[in-house]
Amino acid sequence: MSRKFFVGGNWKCNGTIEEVKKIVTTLNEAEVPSEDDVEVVVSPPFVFLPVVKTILRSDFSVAAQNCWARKGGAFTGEVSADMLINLGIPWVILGHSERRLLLNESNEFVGDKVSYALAQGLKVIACVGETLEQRESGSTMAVVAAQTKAIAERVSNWSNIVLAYEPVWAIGTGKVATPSQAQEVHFNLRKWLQDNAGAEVALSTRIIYGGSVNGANCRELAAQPDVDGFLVGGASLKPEFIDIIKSATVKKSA
Ligand SMILES: O=C(CO)COP(=O)(O)O
Repeated sequence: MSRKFFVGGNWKCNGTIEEVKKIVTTLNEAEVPSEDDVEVVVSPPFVFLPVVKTILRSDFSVAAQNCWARKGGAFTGEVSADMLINLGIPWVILGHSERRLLLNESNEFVGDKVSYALAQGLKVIACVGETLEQRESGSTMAVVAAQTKAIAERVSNWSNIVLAYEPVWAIGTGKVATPSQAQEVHFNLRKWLQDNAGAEVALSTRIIYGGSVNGANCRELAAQPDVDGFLVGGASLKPEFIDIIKSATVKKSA
């Protein structure tokens, strides 16, 4: 199987320059599986991207946490995909639930961002996920399918997309999805890709899980056949992020 395990660290809106340098030092000193077996990407806030890119070990890479949906211009406060490319930033996280919910980013707007970012040459971690209310009303799959559809309608090549399933009720709550809950949605998302984007896309696209992943629960989640890695929030700011990276070995021995 060609899906390399992927571990992203979403630092969200956290950190001082001193703290950021300390996290990078910890990562740089860590012994982790080789880059043949795991792809590691950390995502600091925009202002820290250049310094993190400069001091981070060369087998890890960096992602922005957002970018504007089109070319730059008179869009105060925004950062364009073109600027990220200009700085040599390879990845961007788009459609995170915190932006969908707090900043009212619609499925279509997220789809436009993904399409524009890919066209500029960025690789995209595209996030989908349902709220607790949506899960309890039985609409989980309809919600994540609609979010994925808005991307699929605007994108023809999936090779630079990692799909992150992040149930909103599991983010920052300590209430992680059970391995079978995660597997069920990942399996259905892969099936959705198969039906709507083709068998090759379904087979090769990495679907990663995010929501209260930590050093203690990552191995059991990683063992699920359709879980191809993680997008980690809180624990990515701590040394246990290294244990999460090491959970790639679960796949290797599988
Ligand atoms: O939102 C997340 C990653 O993008 C997950 O956050 P937590 O790991 O803090 O739950």
